[in-house]
Amino acid sequence: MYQLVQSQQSVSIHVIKLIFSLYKFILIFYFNQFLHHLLPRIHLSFLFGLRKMAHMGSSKNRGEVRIHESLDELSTDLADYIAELSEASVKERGFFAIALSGGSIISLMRNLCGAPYNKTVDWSKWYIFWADERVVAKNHVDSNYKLAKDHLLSKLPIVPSHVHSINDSLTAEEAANEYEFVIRQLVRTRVVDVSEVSDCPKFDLILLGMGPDGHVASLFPNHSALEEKNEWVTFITTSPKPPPERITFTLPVINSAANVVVVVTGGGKAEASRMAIGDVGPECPVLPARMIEPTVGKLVWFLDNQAASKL
Ligand SMILES: O=C1O[C@H](COP(=O)(O)O)[C@@H](O)[C@H](O)[C@H]1O
Repeated sequence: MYQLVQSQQSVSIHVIKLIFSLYKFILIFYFNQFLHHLLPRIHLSFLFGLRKMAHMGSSKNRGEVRIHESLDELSTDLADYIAELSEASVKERGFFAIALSGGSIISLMRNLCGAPYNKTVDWSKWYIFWADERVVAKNHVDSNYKLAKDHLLSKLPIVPSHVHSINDSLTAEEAANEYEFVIRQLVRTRVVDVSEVSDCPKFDLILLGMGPDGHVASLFPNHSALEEKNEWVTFITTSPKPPPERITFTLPVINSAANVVVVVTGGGKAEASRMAIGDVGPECPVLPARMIEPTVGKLVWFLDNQAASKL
């Protein structure tokens, strides 16, 4: 009898042990599943959250960051965005004063030349300026005017007298002074709006590219032109990127715009994009692109995947 009770007890202990180890096994199994599937997802959503924060702009008003899968996607979004700004500005002020840059940005604006924008945009209200220009003849291969004319302006019904390019027969200094004078006349007639917080012009949109060294317009790292506070347009004769002679909008003018768009593409600009937009430490050199902080206007970065790869 005792033996029987003993053996019954040991059987039930064995059953309990078995159930317990089964339970342990199930727990381990699910924990394993958690590690393999759920945890990475939580991790990813955490990263995604961070990335989204970059999309929405974070701490130091680095603006909105739009990251695109391809150049085609970027061009489509860029054309849409410019068309929206043009519509809003024409509705509000009756004009759209837009400053272009040179370089890759022009070919990325190509979609504006086709449907639906060729029909829907009120081109007669567009006034064209340049955020920077190389001091070369208008038909020179380095001319930002020529680039825009060949690939954009010649394909759009823009009124010729609304296109304000620099006088290419002057020295860099004279060209900068004359260009500023032209802008002053147009501010007086409010074709170009005026900033409510500075005495600067308030362009409806300034479009900028960024070089791999973080330069924007013709504002290069460690160049004295970055310090210019009084002039609207300044000149340089020692550009590290050829050609050496250029005119450029100053930082106060860029930061007074109603809208600033910076378009950056390619892996060669990934590090500069990180330093211009990302959260960087005080040891990081301050790039001209990081000095773009519109006082009241809106800043939007248009990046492709490669340029955004280090954000
Ligand atoms: O020299 C210049 O370079 C920048 C950047 O050009 P990208 O071809 O690298 O996009 C351009 O934005 C600026 O207008 C131009 O003069």
